[in-house]
Amino acid sequence: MSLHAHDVTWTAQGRPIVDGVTVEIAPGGLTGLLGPNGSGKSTFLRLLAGLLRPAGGTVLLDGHDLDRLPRRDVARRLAVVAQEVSTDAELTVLDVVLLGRIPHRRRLVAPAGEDDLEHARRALRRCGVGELERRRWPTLSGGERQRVNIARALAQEPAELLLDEPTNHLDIAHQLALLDLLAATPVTVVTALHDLNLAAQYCGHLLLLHEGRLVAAGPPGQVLTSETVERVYRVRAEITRSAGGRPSLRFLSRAGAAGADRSGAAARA
Ligand SMILES: Nc1ncnc2c1ncn2[C@@H]1O[C@H](COP(=O)(O)OP(=O)(O)OP(=O)(O)O)[C@@H](O)[C@H]1O
Repeated sequence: MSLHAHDVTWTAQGRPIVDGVTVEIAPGGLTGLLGPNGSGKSTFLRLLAGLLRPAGGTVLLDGHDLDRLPRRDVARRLAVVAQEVSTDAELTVLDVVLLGRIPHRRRLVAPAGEDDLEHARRALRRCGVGELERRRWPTLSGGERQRVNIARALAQEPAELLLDEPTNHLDIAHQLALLDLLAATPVTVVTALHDLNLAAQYCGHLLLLHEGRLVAAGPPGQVLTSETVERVYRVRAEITRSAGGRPSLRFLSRAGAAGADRSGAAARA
């Protein structure tokens, strides 16, 4: 059953930021969370993670109200990779990844055991940053930090993994490596993504948010139509399909932009 949001709403200063969203997340699958800037993706992920309390509706984890589950139980189950993470500057990379092991320790202050170290090192290797374990966090590049953060979440051994634009800062080879890893893991993954082509290529299921509302949900071919893309992103796109039926988008112009017709015609010629 995994995660289920039922009619979830969250407001800020009286404005609905997430507005009556109902979704059931496919267990073991890779679900892409799409939507323009400010459409509510991060807020919805935080609601799914139990980091924000819904103003209305409920988030269920295996049928239990997330709000009522002890935080430690949730932390053993569910890992989050936020967009920007501030971490103590003095920590080494290995220390950062070991933070992911805390929910599994018998006592919060217990030192890391052999088992924790093994999990942490395996997670670093899976993210292709095994050689960085002794480096201090502030010396890492943006892409290295991102991969170490993902290793921290994997070391947590979650059943559900929620990621907010994890491909930020990554070059194309590392973006593909990360999405290969996420697609191959048996963990239930929900990830916010901006790249519609990568989402179409890798995700089994897509959720499309617009102004806080869920406007489409389903397999990529169903969600990413030229009509939906134009309505939600105000961008014209030509969509072709691969042999497997996955959509591939070529962006023609911003809808209504000056010169839009001309560039659209040029692109079609
Ligand atoms: N605490 C808050 N107080 C006021 N407004 C907020 C708050 N949190 C989020 N918002 C607003 O809610 C909207 C949705 O924000 P959110 O970060 O969820 O969007 P997003 O889809 O993740 O955007 P992006 O793609 O730019 O990361 C934005 O307009 C944002 O400014």
